Amino acid sequence: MSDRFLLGHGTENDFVVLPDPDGDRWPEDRLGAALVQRLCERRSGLGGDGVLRVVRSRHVPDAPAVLGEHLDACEWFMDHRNADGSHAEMCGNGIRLFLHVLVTEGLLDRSACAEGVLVGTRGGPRRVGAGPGGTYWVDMGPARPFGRGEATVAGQVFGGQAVSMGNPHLVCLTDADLDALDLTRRPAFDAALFPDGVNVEFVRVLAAGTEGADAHVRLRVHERGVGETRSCGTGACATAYAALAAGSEEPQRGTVVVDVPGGRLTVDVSPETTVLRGPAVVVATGELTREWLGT
Ligand SMILES: N[C@@H](CCC[C@H](N)C(=O)O)C(=O)O
Repeated sequence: MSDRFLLGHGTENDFVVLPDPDGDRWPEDRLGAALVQRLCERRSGLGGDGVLRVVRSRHVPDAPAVLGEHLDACEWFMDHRNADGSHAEMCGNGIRLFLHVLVTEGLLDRSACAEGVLVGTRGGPRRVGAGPGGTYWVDMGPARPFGRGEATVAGQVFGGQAVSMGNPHLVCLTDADLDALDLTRRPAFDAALFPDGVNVEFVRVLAAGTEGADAHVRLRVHERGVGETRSCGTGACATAYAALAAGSEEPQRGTVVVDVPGGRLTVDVSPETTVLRGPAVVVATGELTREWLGT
């Protein structure tokens, strides 16, 4: 049996995708942190910000605990790993690519995508569907603020809003020149507020948004378990919430256009939920060699 892979991305947040519908190709004891790191290595591996294992929920040992009563409704599970091998609760770019792969691999009928399908994640179930022109949407649930924090980059301190999208974010709105930030190293942050680490967003608000026009922001992100990436879907959602919250005492509601280095995402925010929209692309498919795997 072959060890097939796909390479794909959502706004240049790129992933190695491993089809494993029946959970027998890449069980946890085979796809350990060391192999994930090797796969994501850009020179000696395939290269990626993370790995997505495409597996049925019933083959994932964690699934009953994280999906609870929704287990039976989620046929598929996005088993996400960061490039360092750690698990993340949620990945907004990855889950759009995940649905795209289910369709292109013939594991899901395209007609099921119009109204969306529930996909299991370690952050719980998420509804994902297909939109126009190669785009996908995902209902991420409500943004949950949990305090204020600080990030420090090369001695420069940025105040930010802590927001959970299932995974933790610190959104720092700033007038500083985003291009001048050195994100080659992890920003320092308050470990008491973020005991499991944090994804840090640096955001410039380009337009605050009015009754008739969407808000517009620009974002750079340093991701937990990866480093700087070209895009972060959950980060875009946390950013959209924080950008709207900064301008108002009212419950947050509105659409925010989020420009990331790898493209453009759109986020609809309401008190009830957050909907992320953006592209997903499969770049290549292939097969891992025995020589590289060492098996
Ligand atoms: N790039 C992802 C987020 C991936 C997980 C993140 N690094 C974490 O550890 O929480 C996205 O598009 O949301």
